[in-house]
Amino acid sequence: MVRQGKLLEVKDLQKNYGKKNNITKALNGVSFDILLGEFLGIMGPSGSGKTTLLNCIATIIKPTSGCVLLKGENISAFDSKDLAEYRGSRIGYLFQDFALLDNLTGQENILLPLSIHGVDFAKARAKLDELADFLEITDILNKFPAQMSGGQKQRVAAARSLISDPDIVLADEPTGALDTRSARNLMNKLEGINRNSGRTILMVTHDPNAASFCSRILFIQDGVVFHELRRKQEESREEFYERILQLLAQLGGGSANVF
Ligand SMILES: Nc1ncnc2c1ncn2[C@@H]1O[C@H](COP(=O)(O)OP(=O)(O)OP(=O)(O)O)[C@@H](O)[C@H]1O
Repeated sequence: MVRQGKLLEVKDLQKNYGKKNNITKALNGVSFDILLGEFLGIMGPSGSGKTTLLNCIATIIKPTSGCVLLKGENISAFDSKDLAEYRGSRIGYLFQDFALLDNLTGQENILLPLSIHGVDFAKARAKLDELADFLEITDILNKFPAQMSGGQKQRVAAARSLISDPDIVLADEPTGALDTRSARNLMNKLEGINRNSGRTILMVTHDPNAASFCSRILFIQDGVVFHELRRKQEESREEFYERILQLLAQLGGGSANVF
């Protein structure tokens, strides 16, 4: 379900790496909006600037120029307190390699962001139980990452990204390290989280299967957005997947099988 209203505005974002004689223009003027409740995908070839874009939005890196607004607020203008709140509770980040701490249990990994921000434990516990139930990780909350499968690790990481009720979840290739079955399971969960609670998700992916769960996909190349696909109201995921494949084939990408 797509609700009205701009949640995130990316305006003419540019990011150069390197110095004078050796500059890489990773982002070359990227502009787009994300509506509240959208599940937006970003696709593009390797080196097209996808992770750079996500990391600028996450304030992991600083853009060379341009800006990102969350609910109308310029995130570059945040003071250190606002920035800590933004990173800690207004965005959730889901990494390709899970980024779980090995010496903490699943539950401790999930609750860590909240304990850093001093959130009430009873409230956190209720939220944890709800997320664990939906993500089917209740039985592994006391296990350490080394005792979990890849799919379980990523669902624990998904719970961590959601525990603070962020305005938006930023996911960078969340299925990249998963087998087909675990990838489909994770995408079903993310789709459910988007549909059931209206959580806005921005996901970077190479994978047309993962992208077919999105409501809209932006394609970037050489640091600019050059195409958009929108899933139609009546369109099945399989049909959307076919359209994504067709577009990738026109652009010179490969083919695959729907999961
Ligand atoms: N820290 C850095 N220093 C210099 N160049 C960088 C740095 N990070 C990324 N780049 C370059 O910026 C460009 C965009 O990189 P980015 O990682 O954003 O692309 P991507 O689309 O996410 O790629 P992939 O799909 O392979 O992960 C690439 O040419 C890359 O080599």
